[in-house]
Amino acid sequence: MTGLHTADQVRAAEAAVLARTREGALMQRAATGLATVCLRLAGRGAGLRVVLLVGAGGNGGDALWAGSFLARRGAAVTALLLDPDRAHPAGLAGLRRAGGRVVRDVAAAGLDRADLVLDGITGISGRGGLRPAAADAVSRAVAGPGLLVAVDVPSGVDADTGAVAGEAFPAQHTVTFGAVKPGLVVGRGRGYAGRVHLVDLGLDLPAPSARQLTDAEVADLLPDPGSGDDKYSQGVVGVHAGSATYPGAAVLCTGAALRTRPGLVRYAGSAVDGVRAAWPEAIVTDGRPADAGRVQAWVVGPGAGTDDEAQAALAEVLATDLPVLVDADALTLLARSPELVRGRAAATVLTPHDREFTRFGWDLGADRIGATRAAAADLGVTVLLKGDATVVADADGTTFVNGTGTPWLATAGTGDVLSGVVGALLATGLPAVEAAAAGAHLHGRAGQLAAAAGPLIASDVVAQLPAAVHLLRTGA
Ligand SMILES: NC(=O)C1=CN([C@@H]2O[C@H](COP(=O)(O)OP(=O)(O)OC[C@H]3O[C@@H](n4cnc5c(N)ncnc54)[C@H](O)[C@@H]3O)[C@@H](O)[C@H]2O)[C@@H](O)CC1
Ligand SMILES: [K+]
Repeated sequence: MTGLHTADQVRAAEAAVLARTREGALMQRAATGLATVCLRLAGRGAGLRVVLLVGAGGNGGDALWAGSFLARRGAAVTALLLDPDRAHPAGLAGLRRAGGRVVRDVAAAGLDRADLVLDGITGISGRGGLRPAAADAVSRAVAGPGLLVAVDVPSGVDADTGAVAGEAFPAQHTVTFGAVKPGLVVGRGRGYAGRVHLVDLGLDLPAPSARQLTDAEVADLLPDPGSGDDKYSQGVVGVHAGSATYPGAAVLCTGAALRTRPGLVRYAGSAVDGVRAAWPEAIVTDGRPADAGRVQAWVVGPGAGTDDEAQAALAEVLATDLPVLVDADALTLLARSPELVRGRAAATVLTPHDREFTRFGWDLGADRIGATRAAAADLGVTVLLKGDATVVADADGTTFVNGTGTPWLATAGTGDVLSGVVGALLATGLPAVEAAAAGAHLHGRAGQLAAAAGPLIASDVVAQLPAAVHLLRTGA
């Protein structure tokens, strides 16, 4: 598990270490880790042309100390001071002692011929977008040939939310200290962080504010059937989706549930012919959900329409004591009558995209974790907010940020697949927040496998689910 810790959590944990270590020791530990990653990425120190973008705070201090370390390994290091009067004094003196050059004029920094650019403009205390001088230096760094490495957090990115208010440093790598911050993996910040490298500072951290699952953890949530299992004991999922005219959503959702947990899937709805033709393994009825037979969880909504019959089917499954996943058209219906889920004893999982989310009247600003948590608490449900980095939050605040996936998943029908995957996991009896987070992780891995073969369509993601489960188990 990767724990995601907020700036305040990291600051508090650092304060405890600062109080018991000699001055500067913690920063030097961070900077040594940073320089070590830089040497590994660059493949050499000798002759390496390094430019440091140095802001007014501790983040600039890290960059300056890392610069000294690289200079002692033979690199030609130039520090561009963006706020010369407030540059970290000890870091600056250290760089000068190591033979580094210090400039104030961006034109003299050599960004047009740098091998490596370290962004030490702002770290966890940065607020808002980059100021004009910093933005100018960053655009020259981007135009130049150097590898772009952010120190702790890409400057201009909010460490807690991933919000990007203006210009920001588009890093290829981010070397972060003590803990991974949420803003590196969620929202727009994820796109600015590049590959994230964690330098352990030995901090005594509190429980993380949010978490990212690993392949192995998701594999543990998907146990193989045992010799005592039969088709009913692995979790039977019910699907109410699609229509006679539009069977696609029903076919994708049912197929995804079968490919995730091939015990038994029961389909109830008007797309019976399409489902039967695509998945002879499913047990189908063209009646109401109550006619489907016993299930352990329901998926309701994809392609199911918003007419009176769809409304009645939604009310029917929500009146059961079973876990229910509400998606797509059923979200549109639920947004009009949210009282249907308030106070449900069994788990309810909502899987909105941004537009469906705002239909409930919930604000969706740049803080996607905060918005998802607030929504979950409002209705007492589990909310999975789809996106580049899908966020899953429970009513009690437990939060996961998904780390898998590919932009190729932004194509028609992949949401129907996700519903089927999560529904299948709900039917196995997993707690809703884990089923949703694990389902998003597995769906993302299947998408990555499908994308490896070229542009993907949703059916390819269904087809790759067994291989994705295998990959989670074996790492291969
Ligand atoms: N205190 C320590 O011993 C340690 C500090 N560390 C580093 O220190 C960083 C935190 O340092 P600080 O709290 O001093 O603050 P930062 O270095 O994050 O930056 C805040 C400074 O930048 C300015 N600033 C804020 N927003 C700006 C913007 N949009 N454009 C331009 N300038 C802006 C502010 O005036 C403030 O002085 C961490 O991210 C980490 O890199 C690490 O070395 C770990 C140890
Ligand atoms: K930075």
